Amino acid sequence: MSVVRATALVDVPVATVAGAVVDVGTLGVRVDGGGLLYEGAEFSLVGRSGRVVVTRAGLGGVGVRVVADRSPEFWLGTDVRVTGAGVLVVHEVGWRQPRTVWERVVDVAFWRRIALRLLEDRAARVAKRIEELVEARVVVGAAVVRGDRLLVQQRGFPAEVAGKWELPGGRVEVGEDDRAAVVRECREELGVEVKARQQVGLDVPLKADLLLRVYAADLINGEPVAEEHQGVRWVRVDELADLDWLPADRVLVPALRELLSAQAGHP
Ligand SMILES: Nc1nc2c([nH]c(=O)n2[C@H]2C[C@H](O)[C@@H](COP(=O)(O)OP(=O)(O)OP(=O)(O)O)O2)c(=O)[nH]1
Repeated sequence: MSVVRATALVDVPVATVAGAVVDVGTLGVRVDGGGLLYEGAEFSLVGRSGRVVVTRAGLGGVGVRVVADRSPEFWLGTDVRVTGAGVLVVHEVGWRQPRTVWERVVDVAFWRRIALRLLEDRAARVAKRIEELVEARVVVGAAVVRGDRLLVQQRGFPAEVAGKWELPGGRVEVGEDDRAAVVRECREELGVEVKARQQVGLDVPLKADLLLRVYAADLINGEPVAEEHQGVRWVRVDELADLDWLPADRVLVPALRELLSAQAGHP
């Protein structure tokens, strides 16, 4: 395996850095149906036959495998690690080592240069996306768990997302604290009182200047009723992956799975 690497140290919350890293716009390879990178996603390449498989995507970074005709198998990865000096971002591009002498010549002349270009492009795009996301407005979501189930709600509008599932929540108002927004939105949308706890997973980019940030929340009082949505449901951990989520929420499935598993057995 040949590998090229670029690193950066940033003084930004790890959830925001990881959010920039899962944005497919920063991948550096052109893919069909661009969207966010989420674990298990598959994209096809633009203009050539091949595909991109997302092997991991979360707070620790992402990993993808690129399999295309007439090219060695590539993988791209970005590791995100919290250190005493800030958040360390390590971009890597690797590819299968050439076997024959001729392949080795092509490797140095061609694939190494492609890999370096991909790496530079990705590092620059991620750095720019981090800057944008630091300034972005926040939509909060509430991950309310009861027993072994997570509360989800179904959108009734607008038409293009009607029927999709999401977490209760909404935009944080100017001057409002994220957790206070979680409490207010649960009151308005579900008629219940909750207490917001720690963030779950990464900040998920929604638009250039908007991101989704989810907090675990304890139900303190009331029984959830869909005041503004089509319906609410309590889902088990094994139902999470198959739910017809809004695209952004799909990125959070592994983190929600972890939250549900950690809470299992706790009342
Ligand atoms: N509440 C919520 N919004 C989500 C989730 N996932 C996701 O992509 N979004 C998007 C949908 C919307 O574009 C935006 C939040 O819209 P919203 O309609 O809930 O927010 P809001 O109550 O504050 O209403 P508004 O400011 O848009 O009028 O975030 C999620 O899990 N929960």
